[in-house]
Amino acid sequence: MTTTTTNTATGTVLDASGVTMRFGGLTAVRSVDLTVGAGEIVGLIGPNGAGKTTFFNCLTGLYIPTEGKVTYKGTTLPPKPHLVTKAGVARTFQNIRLFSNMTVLENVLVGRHTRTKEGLWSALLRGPGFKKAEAASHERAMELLEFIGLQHKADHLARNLPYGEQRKLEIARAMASEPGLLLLDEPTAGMNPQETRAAEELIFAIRDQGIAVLVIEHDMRFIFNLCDRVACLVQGEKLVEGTPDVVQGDERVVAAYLGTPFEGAPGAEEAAAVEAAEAQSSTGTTSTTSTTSKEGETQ
Ligand SMILES: Nc1ncnc2c1ncn2[C@@H]1O[C@H](COP(=O)(O)OP(=O)(O)OP(=O)(O)O)[C@@H](O)[C@H]1O
Repeated sequence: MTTTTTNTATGTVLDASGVTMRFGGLTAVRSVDLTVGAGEIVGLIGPNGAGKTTFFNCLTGLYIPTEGKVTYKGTTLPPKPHLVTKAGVARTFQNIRLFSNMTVLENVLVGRHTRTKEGLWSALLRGPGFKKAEAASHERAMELLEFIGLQHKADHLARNLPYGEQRKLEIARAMASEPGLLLLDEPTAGMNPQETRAAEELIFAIRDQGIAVLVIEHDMRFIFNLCDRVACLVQGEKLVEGTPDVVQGDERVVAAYLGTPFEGAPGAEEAAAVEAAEAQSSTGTTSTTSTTSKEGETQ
Protein backbone atom coordinates (compact mmCIF):
# COMPACT_ATOMS: atom_id res chain seq x y z
CA MET A 1 0.00 0.00 0.00
CA THR A 2 1.42 3.40 -0.98
CA THR A 3 0.40 5.09 2.29
CA THR A 4 2.27 2.51 4.31
CA THR A 5 5.48 3.01 2.36
CA THR A 6 5.25 6.80 2.56
CA ASN A 7 4.52 6.81 6.30
CA THR A 8 7.34 4.50 7.16
CA ALA A 9 9.79 6.36 4.96
CA THR A 10 8.99 9.74 6.51
CA GLY A 11 8.86 8.40 10.06
CA THR A 12 5.23 9.37 10.56
CA VAL A 13 3.83 7.62 13.59
CA LEU A 14 0.29 8.99 13.52
CA ASP A 15 -1.50 10.18 10.42
CA ALA A 16 -5.03 11.50 10.85
CA SER A 17 -6.56 12.80 7.66
CA GLY A 18 -9.90 14.49 7.09
CA VAL A 19 -11.21 13.52 10.51
CA THR A 20 -14.77 14.72 11.01
CA MET A 21 -17.01 13.90 13.98
CA ARG A 22 -20.67 14.86 14.02
CA PHE A 23 -23.07 14.44 16.91
CA GLY A 24 -26.49 14.83 15.28
CA GLY A 25 -26.50 18.40 13.94
CA LEU A 26 -23.30 19.40 15.75
CA THR A 27 -19.98 19.06 13.94
CA ALA A 28 -17.50 18.83 16.82
CA VAL A 29 -14.49 18.13 14.56
CA ARG A 30 -14.35 19.12 10.91
CA SER A 31 -11.87 17.72 8.35
CA VAL A 32 -8.86 17.80 10.65
CA ASP A 33 -5.51 16.59 9.32
CA LEU A 34 -2.73 16.00 11.81
CA THR A 35 0.47 13.99 11.83
CA VAL A 36 2.89 13.11 14.60
CA GLY A 37 6.38 12.07 13.59
CA ALA A 38 8.74 9.70 15.37
CA GLY A 39 10.47 11.50 18.23
CA GLU A 40 8.06 14.44 18.11
CA ILE A 41 6.03 16.16 20.80
CA VAL A 42 3.00 17.78 19.19
CA GLY A 43 0.58 20.04 21.04
CA LEU A 44 -3.13 20.46 20.40
CA ILE A 45 -4.58 23.69 21.73
CA GLY A 46 -7.84 25.57 21.34
CA PRO A 47 -10.51 27.26 23.43
CA ASN A 48 -13.04 25.26 25.47
CA GLY A 49 -15.32 23.21 23.27
CA ALA A 50 -12.98 23.45 20.25
CA GLY A 51 -13.13 19.68 19.70
CA LYS A 52 -9.75 18.63 21.11
CA THR A 53 -10.98 15.76 23.30
CA THR A 54 -13.42 14.64 20.61
CA PHE A 55 -10.48 14.47 18.18
CA PHE A 56 -8.51 12.38 20.72
CA ASN A 57 -11.51 10.09 21.08
CA CYS A 58 -11.53 9.63 17.30
CA LEU A 59 -7.86 8.62 17.41
CA THR A 60 -8.27 6.12 20.22
CA GLY A 61 -11.32 4.18 19.10
CA LEU A 62 -13.74 5.70 21.63
CA TYR A 63 -15.51 7.38 18.71
CA ILE A 64 -15.66 6.17 15.14
CA PRO A 65 -15.13 9.31 13.06
CA THR A 66 -18.04 10.22 10.80
CA GLU A 67 -15.44 10.79 8.07
CA GLY A 68 -11.69 10.49 7.75
CA LYS A 69 -8.94 8.02 8.37
CA VAL A 70 -6.47 7.44 11.17
CA THR A 71 -3.35 5.35 10.69
CA TYR A 72 -0.63 4.40 13.16
CA LYS A 73 2.70 3.51 11.56
CA GLY A 74 0.89 3.07 8.27
CA THR A 75 -1.86 0.75 9.50
CA THR A 76 -5.46 1.88 9.97
CA LEU A 77 -6.35 1.88 13.66
CA PRO A 78 -9.10 -0.49 14.75
CA PRO A 79 -12.30 1.11 16.09
CA LYS A 80 -12.00 -0.32 19.64
CA PRO A 81 -10.01 1.34 22.46
CA HIS A 82 -8.32 -1.86 23.71
CA LEU A 83 -7.24 -2.75 20.17
CA VAL A 84 -5.87 0.75 19.65
CA THR A 85 -3.84 0.34 22.86
CA LYS A 86 -2.65 -3.05 21.67
CA ALA A 87 -1.64 -1.52 18.34
CA GLY A 88 0.65 0.90 20.22
CA VAL A 89 -1.35 4.04 21.03
CA ALA A 90 -1.98 4.75 24.72
CA ARG A 91 -3.71 7.69 26.37
CA THR A 92 -4.54 9.46 29.58
CA PHE A 93 -7.84 11.19 30.27
CA GLN A 94 -8.83 14.75 31.16
CA ASN A 95 -10.51 13.42 34.30
CA ILE A 96 -8.20 11.04 36.13
CA ARG A 97 -9.37 7.44 35.70
CA LEU A 98 -7.37 5.39 38.18
CA PHE A 99 -8.60 2.40 40.15
CA SER A 100 -8.69 4.35 43.38
CA ASN A 101 -8.97 1.32 45.72
CA MET A 102 -6.07 -0.49 44.09
CA THR A 103 -2.44 0.15 44.90
CA VAL A 104 -0.14 2.26 42.81
CA LEU A 105 1.66 -0.87 41.58
CA GLU A 106 -1.61 -2.67 40.76
CA ASN A 107 -2.73 0.30 38.68
CA VAL A 108 0.41 0.02 36.55
CA LEU A 109 0.01 -3.77 36.29
CA VAL A 110 -3.51 -3.25 34.92
CA GLY A 111 -1.93 -1.18 32.13
CA ARG A 112 0.19 -4.18 31.13
CA HIS A 113 -2.69 -6.48 30.28
CA THR A 114 -2.49 -5.81 26.52
CA ARG A 115 1.15 -6.96 26.61
CA THR A 116 0.58 -10.12 28.66
CA LYS A 117 0.15 -13.23 26.56
CA GLU A 118 -0.87 -15.60 29.34
CA GLY A 119 -4.56 -16.54 29.10
CA LEU A 120 -7.27 -17.35 31.66
CA TRP A 121 -6.32 -21.01 32.18
CA SER A 122 -2.70 -20.17 32.63
CA ALA A 123 -3.69 -17.55 35.22
CA LEU A 124 -6.01 -19.96 37.08
CA LEU A 125 -3.50 -22.82 37.11
CA ARG A 126 -0.61 -20.46 37.91
CA GLY A 127 1.81 -22.60 35.91
CA PRO A 128 5.48 -21.73 35.33
CA GLY A 129 4.66 -19.68 32.20
CA PHE A 130 2.25 -17.53 34.15
CA LYS A 131 4.63 -17.05 37.06
CA LYS A 132 7.43 -15.98 34.72
CA ALA A 133 5.17 -13.51 32.90
CA GLU A 134 3.89 -12.19 36.24
CA ALA A 135 7.42 -11.60 37.50
CA ALA A 136 8.39 -9.82 34.27
CA SER A 137 5.29 -7.59 34.49
CA HIS A 138 6.06 -6.79 38.11
CA GLU A 139 9.63 -5.86 37.22
CA ARG A 140 8.55 -3.63 34.34
CA ALA A 141 5.85 -1.96 36.48
CA MET A 142 8.44 -1.18 39.18
CA GLU A 143 10.76 0.23 36.50
CA LEU A 144 7.99 2.52 35.34
CA LEU A 145 7.25 3.63 38.90
CA GLU A 146 10.92 4.44 39.31
CA PHE A 147 10.81 6.37 36.03
CA ILE A 148 7.98 8.60 37.32
CA GLY A 149 9.49 8.77 40.82
CA LEU A 150 6.78 6.82 42.66
CA GLN A 151 8.56 3.52 43.39
CA HIS A 152 8.50 4.31 47.13
CA LYS A 153 4.70 4.52 46.99
CA ALA A 154 4.11 1.23 45.13
CA ASP A 155 1.99 -0.17 47.97
CA HIS A 156 -0.05 2.98 48.62
CA LEU A 157 -3.67 3.11 47.54
CA ALA A 158 -4.02 5.27 44.42
CA ARG A 159 -6.71 7.37 46.09
CA ASN A 160 -4.27 8.47 48.80
CA LEU A 161 -1.83 10.04 46.34
CA PRO A 162 -1.75 13.80 45.93
CA TYR A 163 -3.35 15.01 42.72
CA GLY A 164 -0.08 15.62 40.82
CA GLU A 165 1.12 12.09 41.61
CA GLN A 166 -2.19 10.59 40.46
CA ARG A 167 -1.65 12.29 37.10
CA LYS A 168 1.88 10.84 36.91
CA LEU A 169 0.54 7.41 37.81
CA GLU A 170 -1.92 7.64 34.92
CA ILE A 171 1.03 8.28 32.63
CA ALA A 172 2.91 5.26 34.04
CA ARG A 173 -0.16 3.08 33.53
CA ALA A 174 -0.44 4.25 29.91
CA MET A 175 3.27 3.56 29.39
CA ALA A 176 2.85 0.05 30.78
CA SER A 177 1.21 -0.93 27.48
CA GLU A 178 4.57 -0.11 25.79
CA PRO A 179 3.13 2.43 23.35
CA GLY A 180 4.86 4.04 20.40
CA LEU A 181 2.56 7.05 20.73
CA LEU A 182 1.21 8.55 23.93
CA LEU A 183 -1.80 10.87 23.92
CA LEU A 184 -2.05 13.11 26.98
CA ASP A 185 -5.30 14.98 27.65
CA GLU A 186 -4.53 17.98 29.87
CA PRO A 187 -1.73 16.31 31.86
CA THR A 188 -1.10 19.37 34.04
CA ALA A 189 -4.72 20.24 34.86
CA GLY A 190 -4.91 21.04 38.57
CA MET A 191 -1.12 20.95 39.05
CA ASN A 192 0.86 23.63 40.86
CA PRO A 193 3.76 25.35 38.99
CA GLN A 194 6.41 22.97 40.42
CA GLU A 195 4.37 19.90 39.44
CA THR A 196 3.85 21.39 35.98
CA ARG A 197 7.59 21.85 35.51
CA ALA A 198 8.18 18.27 36.67
CA ALA A 199 5.52 17.06 34.20
CA GLU A 200 7.35 18.89 31.42
CA GLU A 201 10.59 17.10 32.31
CA LEU A 202 8.76 13.79 32.48
CA ILE A 203 7.31 14.24 28.99
CA PHE A 204 10.73 15.11 27.57
CA ALA A 205 12.07 11.93 29.20
CA ILE A 206 9.22 9.91 27.66
CA ARG A 207 10.08 11.33 24.23
CA ASP A 208 13.73 10.46 24.84
CA GLN A 209 12.64 6.84 25.31
CA GLY A 210 11.43 6.88 21.69
CA ILE A 211 7.74 7.46 22.38
CA ALA A 212 6.04 10.14 20.28
CA VAL A 213 3.66 12.39 22.22
CA LEU A 214 0.48 14.28 21.31
CA VAL A 215 -0.67 16.52 24.12
CA ILE A 216 -3.77 18.65 24.75
CA GLU A 217 -3.19 21.47 27.17
CA HIS A 218 -4.58 24.86 28.16
CA ASP A 219 -1.37 26.02 29.84
CA MET A 220 0.26 27.94 26.98
CA ARG A 221 3.64 28.42 28.61
CA PHE A 222 3.83 24.66 29.16
CA ILE A 223 2.79 23.81 25.62
CA PHE A 224 5.06 26.32 23.87
CA ASN A 225 8.05 25.19 25.96
CA LEU A 226 7.39 21.53 25.41
CA CYS A 227 6.27 21.03 21.84
CA ASP A 228 8.11 20.76 18.54
CA ARG A 229 4.88 21.63 16.72
CA VAL A 230 1.50 22.96 17.80
CA ALA A 231 -1.92 22.82 16.12
CA CYS A 232 -4.77 25.09 17.18
CA LEU A 233 -8.38 23.95 16.81
CA VAL A 234 -11.22 26.46 16.81
CA GLN A 235 -14.82 25.33 16.55
CA GLY A 236 -13.74 21.92 15.34
CA GLU A 237 -11.43 23.17 12.58
CA LYS A 238 -7.66 23.36 12.51
CA LEU A 239 -6.94 27.06 12.36
CA VAL A 240 -3.15 27.20 12.55
CA GLU A 241 -0.33 24.70 12.76
CA GLY A 242 3.38 25.32 13.12
CA THR A 243 6.30 25.73 15.47
CA PRO A 244 5.51 27.25 18.90
CA ASP A 245 6.97 30.59 17.67
CA VAL A 246 4.67 30.69 14.67
CA VAL A 247 1.56 29.66 16.58
CA GLN A 248 2.00 31.95 19.58
CA GLY A 249 2.63 34.89 17.27
CA ASP A 250 -0.46 34.23 15.16
CA GLU A 251 -3.07 36.88 15.86
CA ARG A 252 -5.91 34.50 14.91
CA VAL A 253 -4.89 32.20 17.77
CA VAL A 254 -4.84 35.08 20.23
CA ALA A 255 -8.20 36.29 18.92
CA ALA A 256 -9.72 32.81 19.20
CA TYR A 257 -8.68 32.58 22.86
CA LEU A 258 -9.95 36.07 23.63
CA GLY A 259 -13.20 35.35 21.81
CA THR A 260 -12.53 38.20 19.35
CA PRO A 261 -14.01 37.62 15.89
CA PHE A 262 -11.54 37.71 12.99
CA GLU A 263 -11.85 37.45 9.25
CA GLY A 264 -12.28 33.87 8.05
CA ALA A 265 -12.75 32.40 11.56
CA PRO A 266 -14.69 29.12 11.64
CA GLY A 267 -18.31 30.02 12.37
CA ALA A 268 -17.64 33.76 11.83
CA GLU A 269 -20.20 34.07 9.02
CA GLU A 270 -22.90 32.49 11.16
CA ALA A 271 -21.98 34.69 14.13
CA ALA A 272 -22.11 37.82 11.95
CA ALA A 273 -25.55 36.87 10.61
CA VAL A 274 -26.87 36.29 14.14
CA GLU A 275 -25.40 39.62 15.30
CA ALA A 276 -26.99 41.44 12.36
CA ALA A 277 -30.36 39.86 13.13
CA GLU A 278 -30.06 40.84 16.80
CA ALA A 279 -29.08 44.40 15.91
CA GLN A 280 -32.04 44.69 13.57
CA SER A 281 -34.51 43.37 16.11
CA SER A 282 -33.18 45.67 18.87
CA THR A 283 -33.80 48.75 16.66
CA GLY A 284 -37.39 47.54 16.41
CA THR A 285 -37.35 47.59 12.61
CA THR A 286 -37.91 43.86 12.30
CA SER A 287 -41.04 41.94 13.09
CA THR A 288 -40.89 38.61 14.98
CA THR A 289 -41.60 36.79 11.75
CA SER A 290 -38.73 38.35 9.83
CA THR A 291 -36.26 37.75 12.72
CA THR A 292 -37.20 34.10 12.70
CA SER A 293 -36.62 33.99 8.98
CA LYS A 294 -33.13 35.56 9.42
CA GLU A 295 -32.22 32.97 12.02
CA GLY A 296 -33.54 30.32 9.67
CA GLU A 297 -31.05 31.49 7.08
CA THR A 298 -28.18 30.97 9.45
CA GLN A 299 -28.99 27.32 10.13
N1 LIG B 1 -20.69 12.70 23.04
C1 LIG B 1 -21.04 13.93 22.63
N2 LIG B 1 -22.29 14.19 22.21
C2 LIG B 1 -22.65 15.41 21.78
N3 LIG B 1 -21.82 16.48 21.74
C3 LIG B 1 -20.56 16.28 22.17
C4 LIG B 1 -20.10 15.01 22.64
N4 LIG B 1 -18.79 15.13 22.99
C5 LIG B 1 -18.45 16.41 22.74
N5 LIG B 1 -19.51 17.10 22.26
C6 LIG B 1 -19.52 18.50 21.87
O1 LIG B 1 -18.46 18.68 20.93
C7 LIG B 1 -17.86 19.96 21.11
C8 LIG B 1 -16.38 19.76 21.33
O2 LIG B 1 -16.17 19.24 22.66
P1 LIG B 1 -14.76 18.74 23.18
O3 LIG B 1 -14.96 18.23 24.56
O4 LIG B 1 -14.15 17.85 22.19
O5 LIG B 1 -13.96 20.11 23.22
P2 LIG B 1 -12.56 20.42 23.90
O6 LIG B 1 -11.82 21.27 22.92
O7 LIG B 1 -11.91 19.18 24.34
O8 LIG B 1 -13.00 21.30 25.15
P3 LIG B 1 -12.31 21.49 26.59
O9 LIG B 1 -11.04 22.24 26.35
O10 LIG B 1 -13.32 22.30 27.34
O11 LIG B 1 -12.10 20.13 27.15
C9 LIG B 1 -18.58 20.63 22.26
O12 LIG B 1 -19.57 21.48 21.73
C10 LIG B 1 -19.20 19.47 23.00
O13 LIG B 1 -20.36 19.87 23.68
